[in-house]
Amino acid sequence: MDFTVNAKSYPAPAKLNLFLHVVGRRPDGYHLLQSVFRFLDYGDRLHFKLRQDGRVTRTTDLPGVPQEKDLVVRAARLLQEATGCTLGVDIAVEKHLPMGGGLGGGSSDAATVLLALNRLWHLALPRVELQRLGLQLGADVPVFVFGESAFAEGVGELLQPVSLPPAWYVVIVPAVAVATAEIFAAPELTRDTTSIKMCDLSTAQLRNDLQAVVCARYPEVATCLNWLEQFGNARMTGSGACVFAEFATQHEAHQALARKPAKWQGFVAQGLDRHPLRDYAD
Ligand SMILES: C[C@@](CO)(OP(=O)(O)O)[C@H](O)COP(=O)(O)OP(=O)(O)OC[C@H]1O[C@@H](n2ccc(N)nc2=O)[C@H](O)[C@@H]1O
Ligand SMILES: Nc1ncnc2c1ncn2[C@@H]1O[C@H](COP(=O)(O)OP(=O)(O)O)[C@@H](O)[C@H]1O
Repeated sequence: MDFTVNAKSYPAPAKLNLFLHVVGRRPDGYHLLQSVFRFLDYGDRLHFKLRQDGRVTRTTDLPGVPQEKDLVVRAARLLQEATGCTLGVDIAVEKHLPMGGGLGGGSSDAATVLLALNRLWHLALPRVELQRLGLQLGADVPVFVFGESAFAEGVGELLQPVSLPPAWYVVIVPAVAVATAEIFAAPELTRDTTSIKMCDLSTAQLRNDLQAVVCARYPEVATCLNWLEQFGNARMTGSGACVFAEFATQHEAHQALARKPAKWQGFVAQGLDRHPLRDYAD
């Protein structure tokens, strides 16, 4: 996949939640989480054409997502409101990431808009300000703006960088889309996992607390996980539906993917340490 950055076209990488614990709930109903986020060298690609008339448009179709609701359009408008910027933009989204896959595609698209337009519109907003704006668009947006592998707390806005060993991942994309809100609203979801400290990451028992709920409601996800488990520890990312397993080498990952049943979609990707647009804000 082309992951270069150039003047008009910018990558929006996928994320994995290497684990995801639900440790509580805020008074407004949002869940308090602990997670480690890692970016992948696989994702969407966004193309920008600046406009002088202040209009923000999406020039590509995204089935089920009207332009006004698209996170790329909302991110650009939010940036205009926050800065008074009078420039506009046409945004074309080359979509590769599945929607409702737990790979954070919509959030990553939004973060790429914030980071790219911060430069293209010459706004020079500091990173923390872009993270704050991002949180208004979705709980997953701040980590993409943060731009490094991170231990996340709160609803995903309290971020500390983590150092992770090199790794390749096989990601299987079950043929179902899981709505994040449905899984967080499930009565059977456990919401009381004991909080861990960042220094305990290497010894703690890690899992995805949303996984059991999703597997019970979407058996296809459980089937994919069972198949991946033959290669070691397999886990779901975010609220699903995608599942992944980690490999020490690219070769091993490709060998595993080659054995995938033909009816399933899947890909191999390398874990990144930094977001490709990490340097677009200070
Ligand atoms: C679960 C995670 C893990 O990274 O990823 P995804 O599976 O979406 O990729 C995220 O926390 C998802 O973040 P994001 O996808 O931005 O969620 P949002 O749009 O903010 O929230 C969708 C809905 O899920 C519920 N929600 C979301 C996040 C959270 N910490 N607690 C919640 O209860 C809320 O009902 C909210 O209205
Ligand atoms: N640019 C976008 N790309 C994907 N989804 C978007 C976008 N804008 C808004 N959405 C909405 O966000 C929802 C979550 O999509 P996405 O972030 O890709 O998955 P997930 O949160 O499971 O990782 C979609 O179902 C869609 O309704």
